[in-house]
Amino acid sequence: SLPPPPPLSCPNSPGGSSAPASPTAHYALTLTPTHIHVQRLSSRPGKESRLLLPLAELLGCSCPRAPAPPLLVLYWYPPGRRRKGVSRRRQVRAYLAESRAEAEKWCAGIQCLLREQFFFLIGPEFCKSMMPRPRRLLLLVNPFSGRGQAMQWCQTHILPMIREASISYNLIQTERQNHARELIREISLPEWDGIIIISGDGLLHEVINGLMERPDWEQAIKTPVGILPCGSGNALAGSINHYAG
Ligand SMILES: Nc1ncnc2c1ncn2[C@@H]1O[C@H](COP(=O)(O)OP(=O)(O)OP(=O)(O)O)[C@@H](O)[C@H]1O
Repeated sequence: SLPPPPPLSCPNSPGGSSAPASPTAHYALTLTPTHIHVQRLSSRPGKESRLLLPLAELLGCSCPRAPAPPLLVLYWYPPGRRRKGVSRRRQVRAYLAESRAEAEKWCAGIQCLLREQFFFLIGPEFCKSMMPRPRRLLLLVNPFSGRGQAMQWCQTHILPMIREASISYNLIQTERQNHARELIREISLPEWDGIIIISGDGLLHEVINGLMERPDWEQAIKTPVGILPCGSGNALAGSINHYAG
């Protein structure tokens, strides 16, 4: 874990639906490769409480810029139960650090963990140059897919999550049939960590064809491709989801 940090306090929980924490409580955070341990400190023995946050449920974290107080804000999506399958609901919790530098250090440590860069946990000093570059996604949106709501869902659901995950992105709206196919044939793929299709099966089909038509298709087809279903049928996305459990 990190060298013992000064305790953080948890003044409030902006947004989301997490239970508000006591404004005066102090917390100690410990990072491990799989979890964040949050321990509420108390001068009275037996009154300490622990929260174990699996990294698999953590979307990201941020430090709001000045003049906001030096907060470490965590965004996570614990699974909840519903009649069929699992649903996740956004939770937000903010911890007040002693200084902005302290909050930024925590934020950097958690972001390294989320990208499986464990070296951060070994050294005592944090250096910004050690931070891995943010992940980059190419988002392809067909504004006419399904009932024509793909862009609206993007703005209300998808982009806020991508920003909270500190992922940088380029969003392209397809303008015609075969636009995505031609684009994918030409782009420099090493610039992207993945391609996300926000549309129906048709656009995914175009992207796969575009990848296979490249001279470097053997490498190109290994590019991670995801689909956020916004089409009318979404049969392929439904099948993937079904088989992924
Ligand atoms: N701006 C656009 N105008 C017209 N057609 C487009 C545009 N952008 C993409 N397309 C084409 O629309 C076709 C259908 O889109 P897509 O499959 O994504 O949606 P859908 O038909 O609503 O969904 P599903 O295939 O799941 O039923 C694609 O093959 C794509 O070539």
